[in-house]
This record gives sequence, C-alpha cells and structure tokens, in this order.
Amino acid sequence: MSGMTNNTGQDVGADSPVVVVANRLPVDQVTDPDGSTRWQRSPGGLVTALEPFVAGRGGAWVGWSGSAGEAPEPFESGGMSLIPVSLTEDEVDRYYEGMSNASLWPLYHDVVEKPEYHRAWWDTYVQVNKRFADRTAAVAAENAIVWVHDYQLQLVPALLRQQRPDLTIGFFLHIPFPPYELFTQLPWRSAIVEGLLGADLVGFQRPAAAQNFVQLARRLHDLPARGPVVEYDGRTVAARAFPISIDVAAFDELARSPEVLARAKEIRAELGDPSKIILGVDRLDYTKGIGVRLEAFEELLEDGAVETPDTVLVQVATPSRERVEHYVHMRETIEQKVGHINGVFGSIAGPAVHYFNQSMRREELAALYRAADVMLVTPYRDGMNLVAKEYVAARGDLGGALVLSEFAGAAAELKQAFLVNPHDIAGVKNQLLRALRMEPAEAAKRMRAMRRHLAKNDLDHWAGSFFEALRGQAVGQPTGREVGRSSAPLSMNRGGAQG
Ligand SMILES: O=P(O)(O)OC[C@H]1O[C@@H](O)[C@H](O)[C@@H](O)[C@@H]1O
Repeated sequence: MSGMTNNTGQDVGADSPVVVVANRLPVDQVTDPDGSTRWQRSPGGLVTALEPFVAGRGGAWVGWSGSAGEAPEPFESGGMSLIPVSLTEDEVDRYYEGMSNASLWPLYHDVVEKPEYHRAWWDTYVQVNKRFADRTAAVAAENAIVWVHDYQLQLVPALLRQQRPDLTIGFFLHIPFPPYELFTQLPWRSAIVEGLLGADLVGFQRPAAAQNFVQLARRLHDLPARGPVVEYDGRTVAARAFPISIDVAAFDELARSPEVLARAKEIRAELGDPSKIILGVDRLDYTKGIGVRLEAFEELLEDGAVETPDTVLVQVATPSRERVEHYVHMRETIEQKVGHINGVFGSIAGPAVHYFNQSMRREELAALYRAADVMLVTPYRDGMNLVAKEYVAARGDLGGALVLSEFAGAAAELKQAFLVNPHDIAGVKNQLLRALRMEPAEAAKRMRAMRRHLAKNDLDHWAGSFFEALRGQAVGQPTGREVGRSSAPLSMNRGGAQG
C-alpha cells in the first residue's frame, strides 16, 4: 500500500483506513479575480455526509477533478487526502458524457430518453474504472473499508477485489436501478452485475431497486440468493435500501437565520408581492419533468384557474452536462416553452415564469424555499430528490406545500406531500390547485409530519447506517479473502452476446 507521493515528497493518502471513491472529488477548482486558482469544498450533500467518516480518521477520497488533462498531485484538504484521477478529453467524451450519461443515466431512469450503446464508450468505461480501482488499491490500508459511489464506477468493486481481497467494499447507487426487463437491454449487463458483486454490500435508494439487483444476479448468473443476500464466489453480497437524506438540522438553521428570512421577504417584494409563489429547483435534466410543470401551469393560466401577476412560477434550472446532446435539446425545448408562456401571460409588471439557468447559493435557495407557497417537484424518475427534502427542512414555520412525483424516491418517505403522476397533466393540475388552496392548518399538519420523519432520517443516519451494515456484512466473510483473488473471470471485455 504505497500511497501517492506528491511533488513535495509527501506520501499523501498512504495506508488510509477509510477510502471513498466517487466520480468527482469533494472539491471544485475556482479561479479568483487575480487569476490564481484554489480548491473549494463542493456544495453537494455527499461531501457533507462522508466528511465526518473520512476526515479525522486519516481517510482518503479518490475522484476526478472535473477537468480533462493531467491530474493534479494528491493533496490534503478538510482533513482528507484527496487523490485525483486523470481523464483525457477522449475519456471525458466516452466514459463520462457517453457511457455514464448517455447510456446508463437514461437506461436507469426508465429510458425517459433513448439510451445509446457504443462499444468504444464501454471500452473506455472499463479503462477508467480500472484506473479508479488502481488508485484506490494504492492508498487503502490493509483491511481498509472502501465505499464506492454511483453509476459511473460500477466495475470498481470487482476490479478492486481482484487486487485487494483484504478490503471491505461497499457500493451505493444514488440513482434508480431498473427492473430486469429494462436492464437486460444493456449489451454489457453481465459485466455490470459482476462488477457490483465485487462489493460486500450494495446499497440502493429503494427496496425495489435492491430486489431488482438480486433478481438480476439470480436470473442472469444463476446465483443462489436468500432474501436480500446473494452467494457469489464463496462470499455473500447483501443488497439493501439506504434512502439518502440531507443535513436536516443545518438546513433548518440556515432557513431560520435573520439574513435568509429578510431575503425571503425581499424576494416576495421583488416578484411584485404575488399572493402565491410556485417554485421549481432542479438540475436542468430531462428526468426532472420541468416541461410537465410548465405545461400544467400554462393550462391553469389558460383555464383561468390561476392568474398572473397574482400567481407566479419561479424555476431555477441549474446548468448540467451541457455537452450531452439530450441536454442541449431539452434546454431549447424548456426555454422555448418559458418564452411562449411569458409572451402570452406576462405583463410589463413582470413575467409569469421567472426562469434562471444558473446555480444559486445555498442561502438564496433557502430564501426561495421560505418564500415559496408551493414547491413543485415532478421528476419522471428520480433516485431520491433532495430538493424535496430541503424544502421540508427549510419550512420550520410549517408553511408551504409540497407537490411531489410518486416516481421520486422521496415519495416513499414524504407521504404527506401532494403526490402526482407526472405523466398525468390533469392530475398534476389538480394537485397543484389543491396545494395552492390548502388551509394553513392542514398545511401545517402535513409539514409537521414530514419534518418529523426527516428529523430522524437525516444524512448522518444514512451514512452511519450504511457503514454499520457494511462492517456487519464483512464479519463472517472468508478471512484474507483468498477466494476473491482467484475470482471468476470478469466479462468486462466480452461483447454483447454473452452479456
Ligand atoms: O456529476 P454530474 O454529471 O455533474 O452530475 C451531478 C450528480 O448528479 C447526481 O444525480 C448523480 O447521482 C451524481 O453522481 C452526479 O455527480
């Protein structure tokens, strides 16, 4: 376990007892006005969740810096050793934009858009997964715990186990996992399942996803399974649900701060003091159903059920994966629709839809949540949807109402939301109207129940219960893991027919 020596001769990350492996590092490179660059902690929840388990224990995080070209030297940040993995322009094209985001992403999200399958993308996916596994093998201490994340790195568990049978390996999929009938479209389906079977514990957002995985292992590989546990290569692999959450207390506190409350008031005034504000906050992604809510809002305006400027819609659509064709196309469609609605229903006083294709600071988002009367979350399919949880966490005043797609993982927990089927526009309109017209006492009752659930099921609970289950699963596995070393050959380089 040699670690990674940087150019100052330090052995960064050597013998790390805990290693997180994710496509992205927990930091972003930012350029200051004077042209100098520095690393800044990423805003994402994953960093918040995992930092306490990695930092302070001499832990490491293996990930991509977000730009193509040579990887920066390993460095220390926030008490963690960060081990950057390089990606060439071609690899960004084929592994990240291609295989991850134009094949796996749409396939795992119910083929909302048609996935594309290209052998060259797959070959690069294998190559990059090997690189992540090699980096991890080099920094993990003997018997370390390694936690691999998400669809970009599904081969890493098996590749890592081949090199390092001593490790305890967990994997968590942040997005949905499709049923047998959809998954088996994938020409490399066997290799992906084998990749995941390299882990001791495979975590999903929902129990149904874990069941899909066990069923695939049984039907594709003819493996024996007892409930959620699959027997493979002399080991047992458990598949279970661990619904991810947010730092509820921190978000609640932020949303109660005098600055955020003042800003919420200001936002209302700047919007022209409408009596109702409807809000959407999403990454600009075709899975999020942004078009559905624009459609529903437009029809309600046409029907005269709501009127501008009395009711306005604010839609924040954070730029994402802008070089992937599906995303370019959907952005054009959404922006055309916003333009059309505003052309017909806007006035000199202001537009009907306030649309922002930009990222917003956490403070500004908290103020928007606080100002919004109705939060509209309408994905066609979503692993969890943390925006819905942020909205609930922000409403310590027990105000506001949540309209939530039943196809978001969050719907299994936030049962007091107004649940909708995003494919049913009439139903979305109906629920949106109900939410807009709800009595404050009823709103408070629903919000209180959802907040009670979240208070117990926060981010810390998620990460803590995964680590606990992972340690538990490792006990009783063959010691030394010699079995895994001679692992059955992986079908990663095999073509479609065998898969
Ligand atoms: O990393 P990207 O492509 O910008 O997307 C943002 C995130 O989107 C999430 O939904 C994925 O589960 C993450 O893995 C991903 O990091």
